[in-house]
Amino acid sequence: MSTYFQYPTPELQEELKKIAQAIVAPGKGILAADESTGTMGKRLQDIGVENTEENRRKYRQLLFSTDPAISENISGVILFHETLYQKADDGTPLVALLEKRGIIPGIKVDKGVVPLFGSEDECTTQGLDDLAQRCAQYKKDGCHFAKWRCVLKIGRNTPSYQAILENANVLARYASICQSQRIVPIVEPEVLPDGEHDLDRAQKVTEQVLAAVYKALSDHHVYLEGTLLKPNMVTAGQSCKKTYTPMDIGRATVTALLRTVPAAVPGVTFLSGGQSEEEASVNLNAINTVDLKRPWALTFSYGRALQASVLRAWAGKQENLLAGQQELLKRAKANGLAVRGIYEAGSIPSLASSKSNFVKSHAY
Ligand SMILES: O=P(O)(O)OC[C@H]1O[C@](O)(COP(=O)(O)O)[C@@H](O)[C@@H]1O
Repeated sequence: MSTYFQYPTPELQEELKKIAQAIVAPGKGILAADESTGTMGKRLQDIGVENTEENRRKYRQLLFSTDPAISENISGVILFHETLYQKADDGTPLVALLEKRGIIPGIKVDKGVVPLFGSEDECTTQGLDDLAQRCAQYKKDGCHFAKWRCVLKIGRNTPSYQAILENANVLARYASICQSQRIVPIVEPEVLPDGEHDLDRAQKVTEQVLAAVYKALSDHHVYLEGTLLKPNMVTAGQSCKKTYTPMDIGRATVTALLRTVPAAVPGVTFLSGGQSEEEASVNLNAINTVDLKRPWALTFSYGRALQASVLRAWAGKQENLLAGQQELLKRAKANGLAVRGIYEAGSIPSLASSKSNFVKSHAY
């Protein structure tokens, strides 16, 4: 096996490292507002709002025009392609609203999940063709990090070796292409929560998936200090009969990471994966208080767990704009405290804080 390769230039290393570190600065995390058009449709349908480009623009405008205090807890926002080129009512590009608040814009660059032929309903994620050109353009247009989501499923025979290897490799190719274009890749191998499996099984599968991902990143010469990981927390399957405490989840999650994620990685930004807003905050707090080593920042990159209350409060009505923004501020604050390990369960109630956000087979 050849070990000949070149590290990125010192300038590129410095640039990537700085971006990654700024995203995981103490008490801060990411708002994942990169729902693709179909996913956004499901969110809007829940509140009786039609899935039009104008309604998606209005909603993202609400999010990004929240009081600048939001930047105390939100360091970055992941955008969907369409949003990057939309403007606020007064003509300001939506991305400029983020920049004005000192929030780093990021972009979803995968083109969605597709089936793996011959597998037991497993999948991979596509979008590598033209990725370098798209990244170059996104960098010019103000994005400094990217996200690519792969999905793995726990079943009797899954995840298969085929799915683990394929998804690890495509994430590594994506990551190396991003870095070549001065963009920090967020590597997202999501093990879905669907199933009856217990916490131990979820932990072992997460460990195997992450081990494969970091082997592939190494094989592709990805500069780890200029990357972030966006994994699932280790939780038992959605239909598991046993119950576990947040501390059980915290311990299983940090143990899985300790066994697989190099300390060179600056931060881990968890996805919320269908947990309620409150569960996502309480579990993140447990992750940051459990008596284990934590060589990386452990923070959030939540979609549903930051937006469920916002959507409900807004309900598509202009007069509810402020109410929606207040909900976002509350959840951002709660998660900011959880990152520091000082969130008290139930101390920041929000409109939909206990509502489950689980969506069956969230592969889309
Ligand atoms: O299927 P899509 O449209 O790519 O959306 C997947 C969503 O999953 C995420 O990766 C994680 O979101 P959750 O926190 O809601 O699990 C988001 O960034 C993204 O919006």
